[in-house]
Amino acid sequence: MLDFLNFNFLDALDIVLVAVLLYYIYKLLKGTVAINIFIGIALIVLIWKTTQALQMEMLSGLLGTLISLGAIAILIVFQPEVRKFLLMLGSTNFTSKRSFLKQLKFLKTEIHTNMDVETIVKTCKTLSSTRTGALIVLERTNNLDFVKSSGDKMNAEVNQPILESIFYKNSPLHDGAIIIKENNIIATRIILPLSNKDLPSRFGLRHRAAIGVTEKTDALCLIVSEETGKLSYIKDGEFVLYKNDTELIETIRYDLN
Ligand SMILES: Nc1ncnc2c1ncn2[C@@H]1O[C@H](COP(=O)(O)OP(=O)(O)OP(=O)(O)O)[C@@H](O)[C@H]1O
Repeated sequence: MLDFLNFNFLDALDIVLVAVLLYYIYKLLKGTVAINIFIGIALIVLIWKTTQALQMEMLSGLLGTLISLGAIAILIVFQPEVRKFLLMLGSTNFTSKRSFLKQLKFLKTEIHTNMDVETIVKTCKTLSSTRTGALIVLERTNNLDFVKSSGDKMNAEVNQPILESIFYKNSPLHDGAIIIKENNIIATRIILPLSNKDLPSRFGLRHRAAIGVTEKTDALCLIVSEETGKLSYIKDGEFVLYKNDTELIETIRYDLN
C-alpha cells in the first residue's frame, strides 16, 4: 500500500511516455477500422493489468498468453500501419521547436491549419472543368524529403493563378506532382512512389502514384484526372468519397488537423 503512494518523478515520466505512445497510435489509426481493434486491445490490457494487481493468477496468466500471441498476429496484420508509425516517429524533427510543438498540438483543444484548402479545391475544380491533369500532395507530419529530391524546389504561397499555371498543359512544371506544406508550394515535378495495389484499369500512373505516397506516409492527395476531369481525394491509400465541394473542403481541413 505504501509502495503505491510512493509516486516519484520516474512514475510521472512513465505515465507521460505511455500517454504519448497511445496518442501516436490513436492518431495513426484515427478514422480507420483499426481504431476499434486498438480500443479492444487497450481494454484487454487494462483488464489484464487489473487482474494482475488483484493477483487473480489464472485469468491474468490466460490474458498474458493471449496478449503475447496477439502481439505477433498484430505485427503481421498491421504491417503497413506499424511501418507508417515508425516513419512518423522517425520523421519528427525534435530539434526544431516549432515542429516539436506541432507534434504536441493534440494538447490544444482547438487546432487550426493555415493551409488555404478552399483555394486548393477551387483550383482543382477549375482544372477539372478544363480537363487539366493535376496531382497535389498535402504534407502532414511525415517528412516528404525522400520524394522531394526527385523534383524541383519552389517556395510560393498557395494561390489559384500559380496553381493553375503549374498544371497548365504547356507549362514546363506540369508533369509529376506538387507538394504543399502549410500554405506554400514547396516542390514541383515530383515523382512519387507507385502503389502495387490492384486498381481498375481506368486508373493510370497518376492515381497509382497518389495511392503510393498516401500508403507510405500520412500525406493527403488530390488528383484531377486528365481523362475524365474527375477530382479524387486520397487518404491512407484509399479514395475518400465526398458529396460536394463543401464536404470535401471540410474533410480535408479535418484530416489536416
Ligand atoms: N510516379 C509518378 N509521380 C508523380 N506523377 C506521376 C507519376 N507517374 C505519372 N505521373 C503523372 O501522371 C501522368 C500520367 O498519367 P496517366 O494518364 O498514366 O494517369 P491516370 O491515373 O490515368 O490519370 P488521368 O486520368 O489524368 O489520365 C504523367 O504525365 C505524370 O504527370
